[in-house]
Amino acid sequence: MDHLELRDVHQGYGRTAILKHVNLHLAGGVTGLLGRNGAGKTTLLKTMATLIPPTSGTLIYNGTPMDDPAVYRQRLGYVPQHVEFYPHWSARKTLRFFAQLRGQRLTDADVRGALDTVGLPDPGLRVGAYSGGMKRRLALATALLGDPSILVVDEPTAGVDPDGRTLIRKILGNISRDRSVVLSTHTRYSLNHPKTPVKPSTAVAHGLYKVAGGVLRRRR
Ligand SMILES: Nc1ncnc2c1ncn2[C@@H]1O[C@H](COP(=O)(O)OP(=O)(O)OP(=O)(O)O)[C@@H](O)[C@H]1O
Repeated sequence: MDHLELRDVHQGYGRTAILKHVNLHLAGGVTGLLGRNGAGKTTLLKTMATLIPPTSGTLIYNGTPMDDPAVYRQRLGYVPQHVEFYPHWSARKTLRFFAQLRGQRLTDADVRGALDTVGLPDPGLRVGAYSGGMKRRLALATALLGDPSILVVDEPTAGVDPDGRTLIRKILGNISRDRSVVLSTHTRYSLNHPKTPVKPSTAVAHGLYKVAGGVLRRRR
């Protein structure tokens, strides 16, 4: 199992500090970031996805500080907050397109397998005919191409109805058995342990909460 550690990471935009003293260790299972709008969830996830280098602090991958993120990126899957697909393309064509970007070729069986994982049975269906929840699941399927060991998912259940949230939660639980999944959400009901009490913990960012292994920890 690959490990990602954030050690005393600070992050910001220009002179505005957003995250301070972030310490986080991903080593399997689901980790949730729970926080109000603007708390810094997306900023933290983008940092973990190496889209924005930290202002200071270190990302450590499998015990080694990450000077060059190329190797880590090969093992990373990322679902951004907003994902768009070509509406006239089928799910099959969409997945093949994303696979090609990774240098992969997908057989029909690969496509079916990728869609089965996220509960989308029909490879021929036009993505324009998908609901919002189905699109979130297709985005997950694209991020899972290449079998990443670390999956970063920004608001997987935003705009998804309660049944859809339960389904996505279940899918994320299943795929976290042999990888680390880190996700952001506004509501603890999107997490696997909705009734777990929030416990005060070490400061990471104002108003941001973390749930790891079922224990919610409040961030100052
Ligand atoms: N590119 C940017 N340039 C400047 N400030 C930014 C940028 N992106 C985000 N911010 C600011 O950083 C702060 C954290 O934003 P971020 O998107 O990480 O929060 P969030 O917790 O994901 O919010 P939401 O729940 O609304 O998605 C906000 O104050 C936001 O205005």
